[in-house]
Amino acid sequence: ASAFDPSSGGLLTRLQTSAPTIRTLSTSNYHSHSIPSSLWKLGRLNHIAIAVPDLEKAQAFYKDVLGTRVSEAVALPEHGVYTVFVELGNTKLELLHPLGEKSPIASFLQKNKTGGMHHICIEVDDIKAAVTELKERKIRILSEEPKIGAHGKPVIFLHPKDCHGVLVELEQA
Ligand SMILES: C[C@@H](C(=O)O)C(=O)SCCNC(=O)CCNC(=O)[C@H](O)C(C)(C)COP(=O)(O)OP(=O)(O)OC[C@H]1O[C@@H](n2cnc3c(N)ncnc32)[C@H](O)[C@@H]1OP(=O)(O)O
Repeated sequence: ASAFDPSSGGLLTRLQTSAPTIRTLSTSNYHSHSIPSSLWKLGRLNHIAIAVPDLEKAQAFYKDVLGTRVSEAVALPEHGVYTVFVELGNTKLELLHPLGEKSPIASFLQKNKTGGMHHICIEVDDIKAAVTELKERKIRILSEEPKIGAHGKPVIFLHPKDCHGVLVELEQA
């Protein structure tokens, strides 16, 4: 019997009958006791962005092969990208393609010729407070001021070298 089969008396049954243990475990797993109190906090995962060399082929892949809902391409000249959003229910994918000579994703696509995961975007409840605290903590913010992002809300990007190798976008919820 599988460990996930309740009739087997396996893992699921044990989890269901031992809630106090779960709470203890999850507290220690997520180090919630050590999160400092802050004036701002993270919210939902808004999207995961994927840089692609061929936007139409990528759109067709998500729409026709994986069967998801895919938006039209939108040009965002102030960000140097075209974007397409793929609806997933609990979050979105953002397909990115370079726009203009100085696109910030051009060198990424040169290094990753078939495309690749470019950034994650997490919502925050107070982007100004986030900027202030992250600057104090010496996390590099990649613009002087928040810019208006793909959803018409202020966004900032944090340097991937200060975020364990991942480019992180924060969006005002
Ligand atoms: C519409 C909006 C929205 O969603 O609301 C958007 O998506 S706009 C999406 C596009 N906009 C942005 O990405 C804005 C923020 N991005 C930037 O400012 C830039 O792309 C940087 C992240 C600073 C990278 O700049 P650039 O490509 O000129 O530098 P570079 O190629 O020399 O890279 C410096 C180092 O960072 C690494 N690196 C570069 N891009 C990376 C990425 N996306 N994820 C993880 N690491 C990355 C490189 O491999 C390199 O490491 P090594 O030295 O070890 O080789």
